[in-house]
Amino acid sequence: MTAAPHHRLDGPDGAPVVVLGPSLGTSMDLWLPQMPALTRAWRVLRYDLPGHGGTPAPGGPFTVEDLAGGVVALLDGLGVERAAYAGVSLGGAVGTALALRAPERVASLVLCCTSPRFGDPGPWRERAALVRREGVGPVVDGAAGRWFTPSFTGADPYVAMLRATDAEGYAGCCDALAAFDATERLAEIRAPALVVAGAQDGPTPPRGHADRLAAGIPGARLTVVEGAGHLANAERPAEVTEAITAHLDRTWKGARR
Ligand SMILES: O=C(O)CC1=CCC(=O)O1
Repeated sequence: MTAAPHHRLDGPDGAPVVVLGPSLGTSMDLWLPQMPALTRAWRVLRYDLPGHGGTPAPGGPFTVEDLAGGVVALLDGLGVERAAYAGVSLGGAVGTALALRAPERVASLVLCCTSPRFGDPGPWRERAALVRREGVGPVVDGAAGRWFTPSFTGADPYVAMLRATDAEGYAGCCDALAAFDATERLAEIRAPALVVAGAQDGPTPPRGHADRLAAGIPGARLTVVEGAGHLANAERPAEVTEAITAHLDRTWKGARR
């Protein structure tokens, strides 16, 4: 699947482009907390995963590498030669795959609450089967607990994104996560990389996930955000926005407006 996904461009015409990838069960609006800061200096290109937000449900199985191909198709269609890429969780895995597949297109990389391998494939396959059988209802229950720390009170808009997600799109993304394993290829990544982890992230805890990315990608920096669960950019927007903009300032045309 290399068709370009549903997308949206914001920010100044002609500014360096930053692509933002969302997580399983969320739309491009996952990134709303970062938009005011990012659109001051960058042209921000957000996209939706298959069956999420405005991207149609998939016509068949697909891999994380296929999703990276969709981002390449998007860049080609918009005439964007090179861009920075930031992604959360599955969106981060797409960034990893993109940096491996098309290194010349990736000027800078931010990998948030993600992993080179999302654990054993079995539970992802089971989750895909459950959602194909019963719809997204069973995974909506408990989503706030998977995504945020117990004290976070702003989960509702994010859970609403999951409730609106197409079951086959969600299941296909689970299958893609099951098959994804970039562990042995991290040393090939050439883009300057920042790895951002939520200290209380349950699905991808810093230990065993972010630390592996940071250790495996040459020159990568690691920032662990306290008081943040899996969707750290939503739960701790100020800290994550600052980490991302500082990295982009260093690596992708500098000047913050
Ligand atoms: O299980 C979840 O909802 C958390 C998650 C794992 C990969 C991803 O994109 O989100």
